Amino acid sequence: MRIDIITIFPDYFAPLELSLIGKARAAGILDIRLHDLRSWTRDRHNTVDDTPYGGGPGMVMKPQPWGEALDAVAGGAGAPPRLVLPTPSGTPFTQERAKRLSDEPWLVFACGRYEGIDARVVADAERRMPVEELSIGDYVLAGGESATLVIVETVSRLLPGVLGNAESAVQDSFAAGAMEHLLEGPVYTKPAHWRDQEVPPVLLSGDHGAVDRWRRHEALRKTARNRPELLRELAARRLHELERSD
Ligand SMILES: Nc1nc2cc(Br)ccc2s1
Repeated sequence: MRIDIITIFPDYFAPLELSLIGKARAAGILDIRLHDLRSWTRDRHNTVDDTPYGGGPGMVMKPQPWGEALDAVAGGAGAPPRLVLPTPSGTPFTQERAKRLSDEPWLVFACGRYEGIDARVVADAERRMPVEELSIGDYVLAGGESATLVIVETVSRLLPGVLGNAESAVQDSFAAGAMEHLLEGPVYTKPAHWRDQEVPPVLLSGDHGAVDRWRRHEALRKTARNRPELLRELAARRLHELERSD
């Protein structure tokens, strides 16, 4: 997979040189390229923003640098990339959406700042490539860079060869089919006794059936406590399946 990131803070993405993603880049599984938006500015101050039409607080990112940056990065011959624009007003980014994005050969991320990017940039981009505006949560960051890091990490770890066997993505809470979207329960490792706390004996029993039942129970408890709406969704799915099988 090729990933291009357009930003006014390329250094923000130094973490993508580390750990699993750094190794995947070195192995050629991931081709991540960073682009400084200011490379496409035309004034001596490298201006990327201006005051909003219609008034109001803050600044808006100018269309000209973005238009030329997307022309240069995404405008080549051949199949266009999918443009991903992190924004608080986007559609929710979920594990299912991450799985779909991991099937794409080429993603371009546009990292907005200030009050956002002039809307004509997306409208212009949609004429030549698919565009996805994604939200990673109902809170407002200072820019799209953190959100891009989250999305790139979530998508990259799903690519074949990025995770070792030990960290298989299959058992993630939100991976389709694994424990039906329940939250992960508690995990333990050596030593069995630590600061007057014991590892739950069932985990040392060697009884895999009992361990599976215990883990499911703990996952249900955690989900009921932290995300009760997921249990309601699970119950509704089960009811739908039962009604279909009648
Ligand atoms: N949750 C999010 N907040 C922001 C803020 C800006 Br500015 C750009 C993108 C995003 S995504």
